[in-house]
Amino acid sequence: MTISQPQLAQPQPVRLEPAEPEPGRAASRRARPRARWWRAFRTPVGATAAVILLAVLVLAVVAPLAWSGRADAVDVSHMLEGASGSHLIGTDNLGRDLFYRTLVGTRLSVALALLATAITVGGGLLLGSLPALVGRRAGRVCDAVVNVAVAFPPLLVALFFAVVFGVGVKGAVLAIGVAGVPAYARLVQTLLAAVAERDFVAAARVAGVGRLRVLGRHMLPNVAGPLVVNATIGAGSALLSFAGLSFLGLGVQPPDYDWGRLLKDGLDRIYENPGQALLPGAAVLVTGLAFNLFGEAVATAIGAPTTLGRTSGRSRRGAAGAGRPADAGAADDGSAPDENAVLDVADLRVTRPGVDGPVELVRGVGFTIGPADAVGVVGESGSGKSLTALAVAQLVEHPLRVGAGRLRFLGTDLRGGPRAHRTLLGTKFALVFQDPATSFNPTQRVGAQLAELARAHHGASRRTARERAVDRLRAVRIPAPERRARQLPHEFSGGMRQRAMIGLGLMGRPALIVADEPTTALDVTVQQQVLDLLASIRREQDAALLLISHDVSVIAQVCDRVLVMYAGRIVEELPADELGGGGLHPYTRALVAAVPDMTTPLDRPLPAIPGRPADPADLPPGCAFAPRCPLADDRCRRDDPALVAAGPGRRVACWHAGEERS
Ligand SMILES: Nc1ncnc2c1ncn2[C@@H]1O[C@H](COP(=O)(O)OP(=O)(O)OP(=O)(O)O)[C@@H](O)[C@H]1O
Repeated sequence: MTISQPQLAQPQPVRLEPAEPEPGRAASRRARPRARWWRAFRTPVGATAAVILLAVLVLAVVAPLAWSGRADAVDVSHMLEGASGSHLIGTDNLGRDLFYRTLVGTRLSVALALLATAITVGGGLLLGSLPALVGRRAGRVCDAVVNVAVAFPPLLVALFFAVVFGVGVKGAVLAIGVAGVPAYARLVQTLLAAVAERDFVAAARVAGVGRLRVLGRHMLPNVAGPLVVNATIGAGSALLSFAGLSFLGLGVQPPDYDWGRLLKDGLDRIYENPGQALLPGAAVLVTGLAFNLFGEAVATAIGAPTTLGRTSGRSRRGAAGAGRPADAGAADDGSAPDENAVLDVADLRVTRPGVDGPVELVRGVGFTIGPADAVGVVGESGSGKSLTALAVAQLVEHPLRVGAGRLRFLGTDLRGGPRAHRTLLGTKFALVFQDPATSFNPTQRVGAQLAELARAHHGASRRTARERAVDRLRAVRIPAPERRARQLPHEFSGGMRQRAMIGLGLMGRPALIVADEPTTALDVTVQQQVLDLLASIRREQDAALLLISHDVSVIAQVCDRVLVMYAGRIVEELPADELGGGGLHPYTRALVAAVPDMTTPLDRPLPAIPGRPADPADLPPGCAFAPRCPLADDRCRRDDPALVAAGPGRRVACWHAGEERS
């Protein structure tokens, strides 16, 4: 079936509406976290934990002030007495009241546990964050160190360090604090690795935000929930460990005392006076348990397990750490560089390691984009569209490797390291991702995220950056931009978030906007708004556009030129207005034929491309499309056709270009 351009199913233009979420809904979203806290601490477990912890903290503050006189008063006339009306759990060998000593011991017990937890959290954060800050190789060393350290049981490590640091309070705090570091560092690493795959982190990197800032502003706030929960639970464990060390005589030394020390003394006389051991023992147990339950309640309240959310399709490739620069290893295709091009790519290759050697996922892609050009990339899922864009944006990650014969952006060779091109990419290159829900940092206000770019690249003052952010939100037609700038991303609708993401790209003055399936996650009316917006930005700002989509009609509507990709290669390049004619390559025609239009009979299935897309690890000899191609013959199955010129603005890689099926 041959389809003319107007027949392609084009979404109908609609007015660009504010698309504000209903006020009630937004308000209820805002109220939700508070309601969650309330619900979590209204449960019997949450309420009990909160009450016990509060009581313990009050006791830790008040008891030494109120009762240390009675706790430390020596009374030789009442030594080693059992429980009585004047001494509730008896006295010790100097006649001191053990009940008051247990109350006063609360402060040291809790304070030391919290101090040790602080050391664990600080050390764990430092060690766990290192891989995100240092290069890949050094990051691996950090990973290995943590992996080895985490294999040792913490209590054993604590005992070891208690001896190393010396017997006493200082040694015990350091021992317990340090012993917890590996496990906490492992948690930090795992959580950061998950969040590093989110689009907003990749977006911050493309924007040129430094590693430390990405870590501090975009990654850590998004894993803070589980980390806080773990630290709270860790405080309970530290309390128990402390009691253990003091009990063994390695912790608090006389004349100081904590619950562990009192337990040790009490145990010597457990048969004569059980209360002397039971009260400090119960204090340790109940407080440790309260810390743990409190942690659980906090987890429920902040929804910690779900804070990482889902990752977008793009995230499969991983975007942790800085992107991998392209090697200059690939061969230049011999064509002369285009000095005026915004983007000039030749022989771009992306490979992944495979059992039988590297597997090529992008195979020698080459194209140029001139100023204000709009180029579309179409192809089935897995054809290499996104990897091509990510390779250009320097966002392809280990273990994938990028090679390019030429990779020039605005005349600058991008091969050799993203750091050198940070500012160029941050100001002249905008990347719009598929899923607006993952494109923004959920913990920061939208305006602040936009303003960050102006501060990072233009050294703008806080105020100027904020004004520019509001101005850019206005430019992408977000209503009430001043108010919206102060909101969090979840308070935006999907379409608004996508427009705000485009606004983020406009904080600089982009020469190229790369939009990877920018409308796939949106409903059809909002889709049209976003496409209109991209088109108008292109017109008004003279920005070039590289639009990736599997939707041929979207590409035909917005772009001037189309690159058709199959199995990691460009198989055809043609003007967008000739796409309706079906193109010269059988694959292009099959893609176009699969697009429904108003005349498509509803009672018959849509024409589909037979077979499955080629597996990059198992490409057939000859043309990769041959097994699915109605025109394929022996030559196609033997020799892979090169991409050659086929008229003005056209290239095609097919032995039977333009032939009809006989
Ligand atoms: N990180 C990765 N590791 C290994 N293989 C990958 C990785 N990312 C992509 N691939 C593979 O590379 C090929 C091209 O993927 P790419 O995502 O570029 O395709 P696409 O055309 O953009 O598909 P889609 O429209 O589904 O996003 C696919 O076979 C894919 O499975």
